[in-house]
Amino acid sequence: MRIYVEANYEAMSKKAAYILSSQIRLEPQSVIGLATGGTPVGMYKELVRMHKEEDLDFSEITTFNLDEYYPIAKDNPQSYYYYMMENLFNHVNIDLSRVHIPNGMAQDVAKECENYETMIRNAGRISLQVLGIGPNGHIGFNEPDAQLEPYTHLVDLDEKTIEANSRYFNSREEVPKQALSMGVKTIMSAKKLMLLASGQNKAEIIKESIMGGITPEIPASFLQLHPDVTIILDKEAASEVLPLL
Ligand SMILES: N[C@@H]1[C@@H](O)[C@H](O)[C@@H](COP(=O)(O)O)O[C@@H]1O
Repeated sequence: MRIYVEANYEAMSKKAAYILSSQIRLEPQSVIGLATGGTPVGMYKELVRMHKEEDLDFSEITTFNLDEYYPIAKDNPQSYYYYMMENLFNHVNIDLSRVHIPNGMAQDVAKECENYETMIRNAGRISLQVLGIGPNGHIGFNEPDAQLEPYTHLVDLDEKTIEANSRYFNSREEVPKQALSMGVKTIMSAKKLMLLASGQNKAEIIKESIMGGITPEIPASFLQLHPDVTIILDKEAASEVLPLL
C-alpha cells in the first residue's frame, strides 16, 4: 500500500489526476473504474484541463462507475450519471458507447446487476479503480454489515450514508433509500486501486481502514488485502495516521 499525503485538496486532486492520466497514456485502452461524491470533483477538473491543454486522449478508454442511486433518472441532477456527464464526460473526447454506469431506472434489478458484472468481465480486468470512502467506511455503496456482497447488487443505504449524502439534495427525504453498487469482489478484482480522501471528517475512518483489523463492519479495510493500492490523502484526512507512519 502506497500512501501519499498532500498539502491540501487541490494537491490531492492533482496527484490523483496525474496517476490516472499516466495510466491512460501508458495504456490508451485502459478500463477505468470511476467514483463519484464530492472528493473526486477536483481530480475530474484537472483531467479536463489535461485533456484541453496537454492532449490527454480519452477516446479509447472504457469506464465503469462504481454505483448509482436507485431509483433515479439519468436527468436528475443528483444522479451519478448526471454527475459524470457534468464533471467529466461532457468535456473530454470519451466514446460514450464505452461508458458504463448502473441504470438507476432498471425494471429488472437482478438482471441489471448481472449484466453489469458480465460487461465488466467482458471488458477484461479493470486497470485502475478510483475510490472515495464514506464516513462509515463504505466503498462504492458497500455499507458496513455482518457480511459483504461480492458482486454488483442492490443496496439498502445506511442511515449514516443517507444523512451524509443529504447535503447534495434539497432535503433528507429526497435521498433515494437504495443504490446499485459494484460488490467488494468486483472492486478487489481491479488490477490497481486508488482511494482518495479529504478533510478532517475522514481522518478517523482512514485510520481504522488502513491500520485496523479487516472487518465487513469497515468495508474499506478489505483494501489491505489488495496487492496494489494507492491512497492519496490531504493533511486533514491523514491527521490520525500520520503520527503512526
Ligand atoms: N457512493 C459514494 C461513494 O462512492 C463515495 O466515495 C462516498 C464519499 O463521498 P464524498 O466524497 O462526497 O465524501 O460516498 C458516496 O455515497
